[in-house]
Amino acid sequence: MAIKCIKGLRLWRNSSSEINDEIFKGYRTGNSERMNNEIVAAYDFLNSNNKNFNVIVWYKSNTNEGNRGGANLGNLRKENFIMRVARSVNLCINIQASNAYLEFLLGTNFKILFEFVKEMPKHPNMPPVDDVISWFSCVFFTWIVLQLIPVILTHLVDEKQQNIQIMMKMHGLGDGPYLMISYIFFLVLSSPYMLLFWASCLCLDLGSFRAHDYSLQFVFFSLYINLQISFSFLAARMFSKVRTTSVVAYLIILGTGLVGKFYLEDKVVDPSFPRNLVTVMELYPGLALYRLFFEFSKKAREARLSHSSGMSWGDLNDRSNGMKEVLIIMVAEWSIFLFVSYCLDNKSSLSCFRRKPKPSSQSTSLEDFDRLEKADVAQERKKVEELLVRPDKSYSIVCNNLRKVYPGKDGNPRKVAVDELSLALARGECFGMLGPNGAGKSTFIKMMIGLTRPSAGTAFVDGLNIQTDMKRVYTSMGVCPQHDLLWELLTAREHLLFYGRLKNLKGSALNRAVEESLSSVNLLNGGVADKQSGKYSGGMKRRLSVAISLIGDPKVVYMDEPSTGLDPASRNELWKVVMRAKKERAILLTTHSMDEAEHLCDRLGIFVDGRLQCIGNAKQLKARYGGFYVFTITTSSDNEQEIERLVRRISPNANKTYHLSGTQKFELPKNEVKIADVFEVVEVAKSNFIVQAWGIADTTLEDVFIKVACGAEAFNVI
Ligand SMILES: Nc1ncnc2c1ncn2[C@@H]1O[C@H](COP(=O)(O)OP(=O)(O)OP(=O)(O)O)[C@@H](O)[C@H]1O
Repeated sequence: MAIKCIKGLRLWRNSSSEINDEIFKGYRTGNSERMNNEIVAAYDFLNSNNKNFNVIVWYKSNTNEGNRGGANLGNLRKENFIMRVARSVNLCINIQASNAYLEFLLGTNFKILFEFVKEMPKHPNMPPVDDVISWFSCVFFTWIVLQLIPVILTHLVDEKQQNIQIMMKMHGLGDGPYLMISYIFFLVLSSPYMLLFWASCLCLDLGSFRAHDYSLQFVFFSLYINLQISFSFLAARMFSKVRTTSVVAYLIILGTGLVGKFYLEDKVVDPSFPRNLVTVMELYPGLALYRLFFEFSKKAREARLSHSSGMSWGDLNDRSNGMKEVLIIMVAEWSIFLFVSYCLDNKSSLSCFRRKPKPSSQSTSLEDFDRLEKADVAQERKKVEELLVRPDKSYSIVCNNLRKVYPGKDGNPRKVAVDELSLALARGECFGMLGPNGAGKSTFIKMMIGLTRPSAGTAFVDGLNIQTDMKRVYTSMGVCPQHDLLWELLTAREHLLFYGRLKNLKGSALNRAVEESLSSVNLLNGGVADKQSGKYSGGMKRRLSVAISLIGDPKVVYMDEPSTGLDPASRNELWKVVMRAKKERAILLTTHSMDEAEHLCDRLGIFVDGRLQCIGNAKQLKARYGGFYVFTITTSSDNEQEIERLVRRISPNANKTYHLSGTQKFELPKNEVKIADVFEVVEVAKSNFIVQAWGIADTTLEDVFIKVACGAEAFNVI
C-alpha cells in the first residue's frame, strides 16, 4: 500500500481508510511543522527498510473513548480504527499513549517502532472537554497559591486604614522591625498553607508534583511564598481601602490564571515568540508561578511517556524549560521588593517630617496677634517665642505657630483646621483643650503624633523637632487616640506586653508594669485582661487605650477624649490614673466634659475655628469670662416685667439671657452686685406676688465655654 508524505499540513495519505489529510486540519503551523518534520524523518527511515506499510499516527490513547485522536479522526469509529490498526499497522507513532494500553489494544506482537513523545499541538478552538481538569490544572494550581495575596494585602491595608501601623510607630516601633515582624507573621501564615497544598497534590498522586525532585520543588515553592509576601508589601502601598483591595486582588488572581493559560502558555511553546518577552511577562510573580506549574506539568507528562524521571536540578541548565530564569527572577525580585518597601516606608515617615514647612501666606506678625488676640493667648505666644530663643528643659511641649490647612475636596473650599497655634506645656502639667465639634482639636493632636503633617510651623517635644526628629519623639510619647486602635484578637495583657516591649521594658519590669497598668484601669478583675479585646465593651476598650498610652513611662502623653463612652465609676477610676500619671509628664488632652477638664487639667485652652481663644486655669477663666452670677427666678408671666425692674434696680448692667413662661435668667456682673442684694430683691418680690422658685449660682466652666465659643463664632461670622 503506497503512502505519500506531503509536506506542510498534509502528512500522509492512506487511500484505503478514512484517515485523510483532514487529520491535522486546524492545527497551528508552527507545531505541526515541527511534528511533520519528525514524522517525515520516521517515514524516510521506514521507507528505506520496508516498502510496504501503513503509518498510523495515534495519539492520546490512554483514555479509551472520545479522546482527541478519536475526535479528529473524523467519522472513523473506534472499533474500526482499532481493527484497522491491528490488521495492517506496521508503525505506530505513539503520542501520549502508554505502552500498556497499546498492548491491550494491539496485542503483545505489536511493536512500537517509533515513539513520538512530543506533545500534540493543540487545537485553538476546541479544548478536550473530557480532560478539562488536567488541561486546566496549571490555572487551578496558580489560583490556589495566589489566594494568599488578598489575605496579606487586606491585612496590610487594614493596618494602614485603621492607623494601627502608625500607632505602633508612635509607640516606638521602627520601620525595620515593623517590616520584619509583619514578614515573619505572613511567612508563618503562608508556609503551612503552601505545605498543605503541596502535600495534598502529592497525596492525590498528581504527576505534576510526584515526578520531580522534591528538593527542587521545595526550593521553588519556598522562594515563591517569600516573593509573594514581599510583592504584597509593595502592592499594599497602592491601596488605602480594604474593600477595594480585596476586590482588585481577586480580579488580579482570576486574570493571572487566565492570562497564563491563554497567553503565556502559547507564547512559551511558540518558538517564534521572543524569549525575552516571555521573561518580561514572568517579572510579574503570578506569571512566574504559572510558568513554574506549566513546566512541572509538561515535564511530568514527558517523563510519564518516556518512562524517565521528572524535573531535577540538572534540568535547570536546559534553556528550553525556562526554569533557570524563573529561579533568578524569584530570588532577585524577592530581595528588591523587600528593599524598596523598606526604603519607601522609611522615606514616607521621614519625608513627612523632613519637608520644610511652607511659610504661611496668611502668617500674621507678632504685633498683629497682639492686637487681634486676647491678652492671655498673646502672652502664651510670647512665652513660646522666648522658649525658642532660650530653651527651657522643664517644658516638654513647645508649639510654634502650628498650622494645618486641608485642601478643598469635592467642591468644598479648603479648611484651615489649626491656625498659627502657639503653646508651651511644662512637665507635670495637664493641659485641657476644649472646643466645639470641628474646632481642630483632633487635627492638632494628629500633627503632634505624626498622623498628619503640619502645613506650616513646628513643635518641639522634649527639645526634639517634630519636623525632623519624629522617630525619636515616638520613643518618649504615649497616645490614646480618639478611636481605639486595637487588635481584635489580642487580649489586653497581650496589647500591654507588646507596647511595653516597644518601650524597652523587659522581664519582671515589663510584667510588673503590665499588672499595674491593668489594675489601674480596672481590667484585671474577672479575667478580662485575658479576653480578646474584640469582645470588650466600648468603655473597656477606652480604658485599655488609656493604659497603652501610659505604659513605659512616656514623657509626653496625648489623650483625645479619653473618657468618651465611660460610665461614671470607670470615668472616676480613669481620672485617678491620669492624676497619678501627670506628676512626671506633660499630658495634653481634649475633652467635651467640663467636669473632666476642671478635675484633671491645670490649664485649659478654648479652641474655636482652629484658633486658641483663651488660655488659663479654670478659676482664671471663670473670673475673666464669667464675672457674673446667674440669677434664675420663676413667677407667673404677668410679673415678668416687675421682676426685671427689681433686678435692674440692683444691677443696671444685668443681662437677661433667657425667659419663658415666667421663668427668667439674668447674668449679674459681680462688680455691681452683692449676693445680699439678690436676697433682698427676692424678698420684695415675694411680698408682692407669688415666687414659685428662684436660685443664684456662680459661673460654671460651661458658661465660660459657651460664652467664649459663641462669641468667637459670632466674631468669625462677622
Ligand atoms: N482629612 C480632612 N480633610 C478635610 N477636612 C478635614 C479633615 N479632617 C478634619 N477636617 C476638618 O477640619 C476641621 C477640624 O476637624 P477636627 O477633627 O480636628 O475637629 P475636632 O475639634 O477634633 O472635632 P471633634 O470634637 O468633633 O472631634 C473640621 O471642620 C473638619 O471637618
